[in-house]
Amino acid sequence: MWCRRLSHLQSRLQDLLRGRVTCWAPQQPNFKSLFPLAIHWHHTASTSLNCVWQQHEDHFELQYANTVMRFDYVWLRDHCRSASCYNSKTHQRSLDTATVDLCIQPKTIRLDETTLFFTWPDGHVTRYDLDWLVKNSYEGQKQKVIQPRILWNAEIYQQAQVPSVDFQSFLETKEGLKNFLQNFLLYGIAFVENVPPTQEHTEKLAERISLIRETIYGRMWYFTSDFSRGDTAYTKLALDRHTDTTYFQEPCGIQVFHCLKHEGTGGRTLLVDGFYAAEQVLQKAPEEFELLSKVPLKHEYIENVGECHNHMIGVGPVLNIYPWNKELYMIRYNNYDRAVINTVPYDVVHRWYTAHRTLTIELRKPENEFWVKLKPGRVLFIDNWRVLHGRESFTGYRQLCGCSLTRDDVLNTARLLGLQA
Ligand SMILES: C[N+](C)(C)CCCC[C@H](N)C(=O)O
Ligand SMILES: O=C(O)CCC(=O)C(=O)O
Ligand SMILES: [Fe+2]
Repeated sequence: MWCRRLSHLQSRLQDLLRGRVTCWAPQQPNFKSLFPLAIHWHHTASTSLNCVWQQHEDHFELQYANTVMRFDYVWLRDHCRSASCYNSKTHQRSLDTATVDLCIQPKTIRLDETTLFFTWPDGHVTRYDLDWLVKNSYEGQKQKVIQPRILWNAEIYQQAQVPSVDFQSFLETKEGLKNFLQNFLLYGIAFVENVPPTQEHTEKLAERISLIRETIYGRMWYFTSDFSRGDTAYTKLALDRHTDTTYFQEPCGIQVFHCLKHEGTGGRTLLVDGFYAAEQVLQKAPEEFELLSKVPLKHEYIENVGECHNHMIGVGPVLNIYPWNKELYMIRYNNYDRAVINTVPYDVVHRWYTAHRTLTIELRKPENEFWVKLKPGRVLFIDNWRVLHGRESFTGYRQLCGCSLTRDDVLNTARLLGLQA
């Protein structure tokens, strides 16, 4: 893409390199001291507002609310909230962004009280409230988390005394549902008590907060150690901590477990906050944390048992973080289902194993393990993008039911109740 502004910048750059600097508009703050005369800051009349702005050649710079923000001009034109550009009823853009000149610059910029007015070359006027810009700027978002969480080890979780929600209030009251979701969002696990121990009631519970995600295991699962499927979950063996369905491109968001019956010993459930462990890795070995967030891996499920024939492959790093604020949003950890590593060169492979070991050591620390015996009537919801689960081996007859929930719809319900998610 070639445009006038680029060629203009290029010749300016050549001037600069030749030492012919006349009125080069400062692009970076550290240029200020070099070329003080070229700077023209606009101050607001009222000093109490404390807003300063500057129209640069290729961007708009704003200092407001203790934040230095830079806005691209195409961005400023694209986000215009005028009636012809934006439908405020549907919250959808009407403007065809492809019609905006990529070299667009405002003809004039003016501040009135707390509103900025940009007049574009065709006469169209875009207005922005200063607070809206702070809230929606990259610089503003960078300092924010998408979802507040309380990271825990066994002691932190137990001391928090997170209350379980009663079946009745969960189903019938907004407060019950909201309390439940708030705890679930903060801790990544939550319990509902006094649920009638049937598959139907478990299903009703799940449907209160989300859509059930049908998978290769069905809509509602109902399983015992009968080897009916080609996975160790369907045995009496112990299962080390893991997240489920790592072999899906999008692992299931929430796993619901309800133990309907157990006549025997053992079979306790293990829960570990994967984000707490990852945070320890970040503190102790940031470069290992980064590697775990960058190296893509495959997980795989190959099943040929009876009528069940499946071959699933999911690709992604162990730690998934938002690039702009480095916030962790998903951990994919299942050593049973991890596939052959063939997507990384050998030296990176070795560094990856080292990083994976560091994380595993954290995940396996006894103080990070929260053990609970699932009982009929007590339903457990697990954030499968954050909290790992496992189980102790068991004897006797044990019957579990549950389902997976779509994450988008749990978060949707939470947001509609006014929770930050
Ligand atoms: C819960 N349910 C029994 C239906 C599924 C079990 C899936 C187990 C599998 N190894 C995984 O981690 O995804
Ligand atoms: O049997 C259990 O408690 C859980 C087994 C398991 O990990 C699963 O079904 O995903
Ligand atoms: Fe599992």
